[in-house]
Amino acid sequence: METLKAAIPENLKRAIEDSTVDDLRSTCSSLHRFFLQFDTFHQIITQLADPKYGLCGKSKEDALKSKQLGNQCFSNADYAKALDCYTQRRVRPIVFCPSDTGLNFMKMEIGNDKALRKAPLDTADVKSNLVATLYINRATVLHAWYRRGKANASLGNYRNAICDLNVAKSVEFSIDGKRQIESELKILLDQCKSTSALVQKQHKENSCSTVDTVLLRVARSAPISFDYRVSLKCTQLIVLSLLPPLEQSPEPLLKQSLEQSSKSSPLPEYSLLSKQLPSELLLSDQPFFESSQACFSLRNMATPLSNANLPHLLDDNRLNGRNYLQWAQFIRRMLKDLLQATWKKKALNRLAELKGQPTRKAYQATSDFENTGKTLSSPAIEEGMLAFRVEIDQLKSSMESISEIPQMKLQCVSMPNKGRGMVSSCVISPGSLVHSEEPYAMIRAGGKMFRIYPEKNDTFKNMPSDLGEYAAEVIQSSDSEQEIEDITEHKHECQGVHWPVVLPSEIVLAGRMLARLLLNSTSEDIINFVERLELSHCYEHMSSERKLDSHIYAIVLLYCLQHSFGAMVSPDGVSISQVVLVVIIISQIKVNCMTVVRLKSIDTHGLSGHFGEFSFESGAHSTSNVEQVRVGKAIYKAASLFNHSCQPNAHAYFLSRTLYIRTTNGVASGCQLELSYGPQVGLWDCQDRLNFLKDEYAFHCRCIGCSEVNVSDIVLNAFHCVNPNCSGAVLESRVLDCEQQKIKHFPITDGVDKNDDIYEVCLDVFKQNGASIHSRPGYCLKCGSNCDLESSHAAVSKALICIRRLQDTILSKEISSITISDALRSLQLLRSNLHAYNKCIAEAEDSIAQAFCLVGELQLSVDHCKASIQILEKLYDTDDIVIAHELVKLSSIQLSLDDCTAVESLNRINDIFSRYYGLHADLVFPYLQYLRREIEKFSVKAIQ
Ligand SMILES: C[S@@+](CC[C@H](N)C(=O)[O-])C[C@H]1O[C@@H](n2cnc3c(N)ncnc32)[C@H](O)[C@@H]1O
Repeated sequence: METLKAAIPENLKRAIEDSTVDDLRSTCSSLHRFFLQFDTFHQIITQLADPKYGLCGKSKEDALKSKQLGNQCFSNADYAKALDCYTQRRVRPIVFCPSDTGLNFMKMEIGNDKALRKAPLDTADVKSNLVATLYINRATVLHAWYRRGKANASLGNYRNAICDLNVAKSVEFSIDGKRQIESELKILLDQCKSTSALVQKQHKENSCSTVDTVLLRVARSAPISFDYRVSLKCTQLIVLSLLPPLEQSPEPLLKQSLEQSSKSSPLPEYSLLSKQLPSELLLSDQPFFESSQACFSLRNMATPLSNANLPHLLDDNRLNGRNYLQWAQFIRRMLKDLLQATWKKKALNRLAELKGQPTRKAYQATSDFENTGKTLSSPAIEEGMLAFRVEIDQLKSSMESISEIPQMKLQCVSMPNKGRGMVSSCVISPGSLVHSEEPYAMIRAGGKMFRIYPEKNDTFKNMPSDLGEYAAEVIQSSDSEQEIEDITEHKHECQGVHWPVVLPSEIVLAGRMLARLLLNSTSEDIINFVERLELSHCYEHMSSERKLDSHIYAIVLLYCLQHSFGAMVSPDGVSISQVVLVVIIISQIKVNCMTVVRLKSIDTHGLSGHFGEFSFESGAHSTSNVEQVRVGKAIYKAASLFNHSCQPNAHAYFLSRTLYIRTTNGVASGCQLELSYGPQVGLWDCQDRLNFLKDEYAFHCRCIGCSEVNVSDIVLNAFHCVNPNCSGAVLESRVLDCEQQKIKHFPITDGVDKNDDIYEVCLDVFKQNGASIHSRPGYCLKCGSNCDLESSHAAVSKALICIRRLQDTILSKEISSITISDALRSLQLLRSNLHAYNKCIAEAEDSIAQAFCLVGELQLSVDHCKASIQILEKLYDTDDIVIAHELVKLSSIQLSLDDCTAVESLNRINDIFSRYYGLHADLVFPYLQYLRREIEKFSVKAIQ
């Protein structure tokens, strides 16, 4: 595109850069005319629109070179480098920032061009299998570690296995791959902790062992997907289910299968069992074993129990009914066989679909379980079941919560200075779901280079169909099956030539929106389409550069679409009105596009990966617990009506692609409902927020946080008064100017409570009757003393270097007592130069807490963690999600210390999470369940 841009005559460029909406017809027309007679433009369109060409930079020679280099690294055992050479691109996860809904434009970080990225997917190549070979090579590298991990696990060398899987995880960067390894790790860590206890208990005959408890728990969770009730008289095994019926009931098939099985096997065990039902089995709070029929339920079964596996299931001498353990073993074995059958996968997939969950997740649950069953020794199977139960629990909670429908009626009204906005039409309590919506159009982060269809690819042709499908699915590193649904809308992107690699995401999104229009309608033209979208735009406020870009891309996009859709775009060729409207669509996307993010919580099981020094003997404690991963960008039509506030009262989050909006505070009837588009009071000071919103969304924020004085904006970057006992804030000119503007427009009233924090940090301002801040930069806002900001700056910079060094050692796992002592001295320096609520102090406290945690000084870690939270509570609302995340860290360390105040922390965490995520809290943040379990255990211990 740079070539196109560079060729545009200067005067036309300037006209475009200075244009308003009214000028668009003339500017678009001039640029269109220019491009039409410019050969390079036509070449670019052909390359973009024709899969034969490769604007994505595809080159067989380059791909082969990278592949050879990869092979070389592989033979030198430099697996990480080899992987890098084979791979296509890298999208780096974004470290958690408090507002998890950045509406900002996402810049996808693309790694160096490597073999897969360069490999062409033309017909000739499919034959020579370059792409497939590269994927296989890449897989081999990953598998070197992965396999070693599995082998170690099966030998019971859990520690080594955990290390191996962590290495595999660190070299794998597809989100799905990592997730799979993480779930393996999770199972392993659980196993490691409980295997010995399990094995011991398992051997105690005639008693209810842990294995049995596990089994019963599986059984109790079963009604979500399986309702198996076993009883004894019947010689039949019937599978039913609680799920909605399939088109065809499986029962006749089953009956038939059972009858056949009965002929070959009279099922003697069943008759025997019927007489000897152990009474312990009735202890379960649900009628686990019931009356007179052997009845295993699973209606979603696509394949009935086969003749082959039924006798196998029942050919079991243990079915003498004498004791509970034997019964449990029988059921376990049966469950294992049932669960490992093909229909299990299908059933789970179906179950997940029913709940709007990505199928892949269900698949993952199943395959994790299967892998566990296959690779690990027998106690692990029980653990696998436990893991399976956790998955099922999650699916259950997703089923409950997905069915949650927004109850509140919202109205769209016009706001002064903000255009339209959403207001409540009744009183709304905190944590209420007020809106949910599917995207109108979406682009995924990283996009997909291409799809590989097993039936068309030699490499997969010889595999069983399931395996081929699975392999194809894995190598596509698809995040969600829902992408497949969209694929028709993406056809114009020319399969192999993947637009997201070449074009900015908002342009690809605009293309998808238009493709959707063109696919769905024959009569509607782009003009009606834009009107119907009813999205606001920001053309007038866009930078000159963006105006020029939007012109170029609008024309390019329309010609590419014409290539795919022909006359559907316009029978007489691309028109000027269309170009104008596409420019408008691009500027609409700029203000209305949301970044879809997924919160990835780091639970205890992932700790070793994140804080290498984690040791399970010392308990599970973490000092960091969540990462925010950008999944893609999308347009949500109705949600586009929510305005931004830096002190929002609503929170947006995503489950898969579905957007949910929940109130975080109580909202009075008629009040505005506002989200944060990213910036938030407490996260940045006012000036930084205003700049960000101007740059990214082209508007001047007029929210309450940016219009009225608040303590956070004053202290966040403030210095300490020279008077050590004074709590006043000393501001630099940048912050002071901004705060003075606020006071000018919104004078602080006389009635400020003397206990207010604001009174404490800037008393002088109130003395001056609230007219304006008369103070100058470097003067205390409370007592008026002058502070030498230059020397304070120097001291702070020095201290921060030291804190950064500590952070580096935390990352490199080389923490020494010297680095910690240096950091503690620097903390003192920060405290004497910066205002007590300055955010740098909170961050330093947090790093020190993390360091102490990692070296096992847990009490000191708790102290510093608390100090950090105290400051953050001043900067954010005390019920802000940021505080909850900090409390998660604190509580896990408290737990390790057997400190009963962990319960208090957990209660606060629960409260905040339910405000932000309601019924979805456990789903978004599974670590909560772990914390609760730990606290339960801890309470039991305390009672004993
Ligand atoms: C996603 S739209 C929100 C709905 C929009 N008000 C409308 O009328 O369609 C974003 C646009 O709303 C306006 N807006 C949202 N929040 C604002 C705020 N805090 N201050 C000023 N304008 C705001 C800006 O014009 C921004 O570009």
